[in-house]
Amino acid sequence: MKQRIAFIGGGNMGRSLIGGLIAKGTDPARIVVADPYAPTLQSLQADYQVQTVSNNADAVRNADVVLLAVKPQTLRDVVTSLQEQILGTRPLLISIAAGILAADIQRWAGGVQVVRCMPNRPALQGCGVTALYANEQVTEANRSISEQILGAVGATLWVEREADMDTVTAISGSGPAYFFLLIEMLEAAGESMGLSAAVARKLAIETAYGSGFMARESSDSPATLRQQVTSKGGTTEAALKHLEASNVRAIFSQAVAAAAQRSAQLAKELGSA
Ligand SMILES: NC(=O)C1=CN([C@@H]2O[C@H](COP(=O)(O)OP(=O)(O)OC[C@H]3O[C@@H](n4cnc5c(N)ncnc54)[C@H](OP(=O)(O)O)[C@@H]3O)[C@@H](O)[C@H]2O)C=CC1
Ligand SMILES: O=C(O)[C@@H]1CCC=N1
Repeated sequence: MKQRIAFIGGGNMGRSLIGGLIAKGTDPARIVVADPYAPTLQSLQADYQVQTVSNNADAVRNADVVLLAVKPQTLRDVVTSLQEQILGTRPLLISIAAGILAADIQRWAGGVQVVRCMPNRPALQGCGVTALYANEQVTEANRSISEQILGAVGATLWVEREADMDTVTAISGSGPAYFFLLIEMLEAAGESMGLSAAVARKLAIETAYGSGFMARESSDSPATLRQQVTSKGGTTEAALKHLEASNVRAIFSQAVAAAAQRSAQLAKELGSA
């Protein structure tokens, strides 16, 4: 990748993308990070040898791509304050902020091209997934650059309707937290039944890893894979009967809908939607 990328915000997700890009061979000299918190910058510099600056405009100055990795609540102020700089060099803007519409970011920036996307934290290990959205003003070249950057840290796909980004955010953006919760709950259950915390955690994590890996590699559907674990009259059936009777599918579906609604609400609260 030959583009120079400026990250605005070096928090959880900025770090995940930077770490993933460096691990996949991006030259650290091509990455500059701006963040107001000096210890964040120091640790990014120590871990990944990227350039760091405390001033956003300094990061944008020589960048081909500006990757906006601040909270949705901060995005408007950040982009507006960079407008002059952005209009000077017209970099491609890539936003990972939940909820905020591409058109709002484009307007705050003074009209440059904006690709909106939703990556997730496993990007740090190179096994993220990112959905991208671009309106018709974004050139093929800029679509391709965005896909290359996010594609370096996991799978990518494009969505045609921006409204789908709310659902994407609820499924894969927030999704790692659901799986971590499941790991936590399995660990707690094992511990409450007498396993040591270390053993319970190892069993839960390796099971999550193996199941995800198997679901990814197998040509069978997740439902078929589940059925293959579930012996008639056996242990898994006992557990699944309990979960189904507790309405776990409806609960999960409502939880994901709540995340999608929050994404749409962020657009209304913080933008023009
Ligand atoms: N966390 C996740 O799994 C995912 C997050 N996202 C999106 O990524 C974005 C960032 O989220 P996340 O990394 O979790 O949040 P964090 O709070 O961890 O990171 C945001 C970073 O931006 C810094 N910051 C605050 N104000 C400014 C500013 N004016 N200029 C530059 N940097 C600033 C923050 O510093 P300080 O802490 O000192 O305020 C912080 O280091 C959000 O928009 C979120 O919706 C998308 C996909 C997944
Ligand atoms: O919770 C959030 O709002 C962000 C977006 C997706 C994951 N984390």
